[in-house]
Amino acid sequence: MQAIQADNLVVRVGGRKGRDAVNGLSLGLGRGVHGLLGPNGAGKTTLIRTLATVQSPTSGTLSLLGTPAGGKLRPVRRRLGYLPQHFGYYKRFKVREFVEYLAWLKEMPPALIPKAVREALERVGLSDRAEDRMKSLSGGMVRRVGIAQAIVNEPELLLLDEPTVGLDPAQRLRFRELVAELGREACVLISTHLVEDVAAACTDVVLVNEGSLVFQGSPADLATAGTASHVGDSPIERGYTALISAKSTGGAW
Ligand SMILES: Nc1ncnc2c1ncn2[C@@H]1O[C@H](COP(=O)(O)OP(=O)(O)OP(=O)(O)O)[C@@H](O)[C@H]1O
Repeated sequence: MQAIQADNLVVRVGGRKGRDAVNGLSLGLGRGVHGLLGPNGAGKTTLIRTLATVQSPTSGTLSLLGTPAGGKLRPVRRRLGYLPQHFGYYKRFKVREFVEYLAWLKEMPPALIPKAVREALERVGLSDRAEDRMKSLSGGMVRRVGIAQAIVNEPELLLLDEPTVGLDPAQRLRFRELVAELGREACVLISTHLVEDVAAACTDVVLVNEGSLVFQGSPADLATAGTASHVGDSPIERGYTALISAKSTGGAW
């Protein structure tokens, strides 16, 4: 069973006058660390929100951990971890309280929560800040708390939207190790603009543009798509540029 199976998925956003941010996308993903790449507006956030069951598909079929997106989603949500691009919190929450609260929302058995929260904070290197208030943290630390809440229930499907924004170089390296560990057991999908993160941390690349799948394969395969004439600082960036420019209808930006 694939953790994610989408067939001809369409997701319309912005109401009647909106647009199909995901537009006929077919994708199957299993265990491993999958990097989701694509230019601004490609539909990455909309796709991740849909996979996180926050946004409903408009048409097509989607199955998450074996459950159709139109079916009972509560049991699926218990097995999901999701770090949104932007997440809200009460500034007066302590770090521990915030992660506990999210664990409770995910309907974890109460007796398991304290230990799970301690372990999640340990994994993101924030054990020593557990009793500090959220408002006292730096932007990168808030992001790490966001990662902690996403992994607190040991999800089988972990969806991370721009998780490395604001992380310093040492923390980015630690993050890569962490997702490699998580990807041995779970399906991890990471949206990012940092091609180097994908090259270093992902077993598989999913490239979307204009709401549909452009490429799926290994970072090495993506690298072979580029040539010296394509823009980029590394083979994988040149591969990315080659595949995006082949489809792009946008301007120079
Ligand atoms: N609520 C909304 N109302 C109208 N249009 C929207 C809405 N949300 C997204 N869109 C549009 O849908 C398209 C896809 O947006 P989305 O945020 O999914 O892209 P993205 O790949 O995550 O972009 P970025 O890399 O800039 O974060 C964009 O054209 C965006 O303007």
